[in-house]
Amino acid sequence: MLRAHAVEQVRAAEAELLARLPEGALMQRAAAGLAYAVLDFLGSAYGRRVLLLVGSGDNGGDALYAGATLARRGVQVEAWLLSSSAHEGGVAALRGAGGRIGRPAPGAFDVVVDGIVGIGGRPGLRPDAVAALAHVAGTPVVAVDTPSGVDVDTGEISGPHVSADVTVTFGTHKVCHLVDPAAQACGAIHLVDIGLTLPEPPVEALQAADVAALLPRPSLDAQKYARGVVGVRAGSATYTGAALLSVSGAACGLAGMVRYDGAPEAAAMVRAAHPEVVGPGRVQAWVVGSGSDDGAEDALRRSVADGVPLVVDADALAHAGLARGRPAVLTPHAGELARMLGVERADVEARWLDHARLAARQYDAVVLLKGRHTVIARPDGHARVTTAGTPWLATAGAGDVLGGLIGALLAAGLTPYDAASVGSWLHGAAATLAARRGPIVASDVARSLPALLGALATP
Ligand SMILES: NC(=O)C1=CN([C@@H]2O[C@H](COP(=O)(O)OP(=O)(O)OC[C@H]3O[C@@H](n4cnc5c(N)ncnc54)[C@H](O)[C@@H]3O)[C@@H](O)[C@H]2O)[C@@H](O)CC1
Ligand SMILES: [K+]
Repeated sequence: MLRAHAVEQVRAAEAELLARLPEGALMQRAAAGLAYAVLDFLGSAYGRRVLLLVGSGDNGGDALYAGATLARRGVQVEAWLLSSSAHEGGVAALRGAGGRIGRPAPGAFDVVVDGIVGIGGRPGLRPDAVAALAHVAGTPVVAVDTPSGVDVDTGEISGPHVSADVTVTFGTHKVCHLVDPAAQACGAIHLVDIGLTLPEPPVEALQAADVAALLPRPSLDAQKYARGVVGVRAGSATYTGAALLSVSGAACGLAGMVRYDGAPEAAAMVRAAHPEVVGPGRVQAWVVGSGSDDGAEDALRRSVADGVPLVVDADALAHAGLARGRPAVLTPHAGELARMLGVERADVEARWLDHARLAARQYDAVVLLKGRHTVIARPDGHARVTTAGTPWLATAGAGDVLGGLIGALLAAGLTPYDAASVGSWLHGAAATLAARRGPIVASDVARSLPALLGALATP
């Protein structure tokens, strides 16, 4: 599990460790990891040129000590101090190793190291930092701990900020490394262990091993009903494709049976494409809403009345209040969530985590907010972020497949939170696998699931 902690938690863990270590030891660990990550990025040391952008705090200190290590390896290191004060030990170390301090000499740099601010920074950048970044625009950036300017605990971006190619972070991930839009400004993330002992994190991201551990597998004496029956109430006479795509996600093999309950036109197409799918009856989970059109409210009412866990998607989200307090996963994209909360879409896209949490609390259900880094929030505020995926997944009908897949996981007995986060991970990973062959459409994602599941879990 990849864990992302809040600044306050990191500070407490650092204080506990600092009290047990010789002075400066923690910063040396951080700086050593940073230096080697920069060397790795550069590929070689001699003759390379690195510019450190240094703020007033320990983030700048990390950059300066790493710069000293790089200078000893033959890198030409220059430090541009952006504040009237800078970490004194770091400045002395860089000078001692032959680094240069001052405004950069003319000529191109191979890498800029962003040591402007880290977890102690307020969001946004001061004009001198903005000017310094403009001066080196186009040069690859390695950010120290966090890209300066982003909101570390929320992932929000409200002003100028650094956009990094690599972010080297210490001890644990921070929320901004996972949650967009800040996560997009991080580039690749490199975690350096500095020995912190940390409590439960507020945000986490499932990894392949976590997904494999949570996947439902048939027992040796399995029978189809015991494995779970998932029902799909999606599609309509007008939107038959939504029925097919939702069913294709549900029919991933993770539940023992799939039922379809919908318009005769759609049902005929579902039967033709998926002969194993049967008609309405008892289920352990319902998937409701995609392409349901004006039948969405009735479909959701009937599903709620069955008392089983629900996936509430697309057209049914306008009636999501009916599922309040039920075991349910609501699966809006940003526009749908904005309508559910009565806010602007831009607000949701600026603060993904806050809005997913707010909706989860308001609807007393798990909310899966679809995006580049999908956020899954529980009513108690705990959240997971899906980092598996590919931009090719931005394609019509992909959400229908996701809804069906989460329904199958619910029917197989996963909690709504696990079903949503495992389903979202599988969806992203299946799309990534399918996209190896080229651009994809939604049905390619469903078709890729068996190969992915086979690699993750052999029954
Ligand atoms: N505390 C520790 O034990 C460790 C800290 N480490 C490093 O220390 C960093 C945290 O250091 P600090 O607590 O000194 O804080 P930072 O260095 O992140 O920034 C705080 C300083 O920046 C100024 N500042 C705040 N917002 C600003 C803005 N928007 N623009 C310009 N200046 C701004 C503040 O006045 C303050 O002086 C971490 O991110 C990490 O890089 C690592 O060395 C590991 C160990
Ligand atoms: K930084």
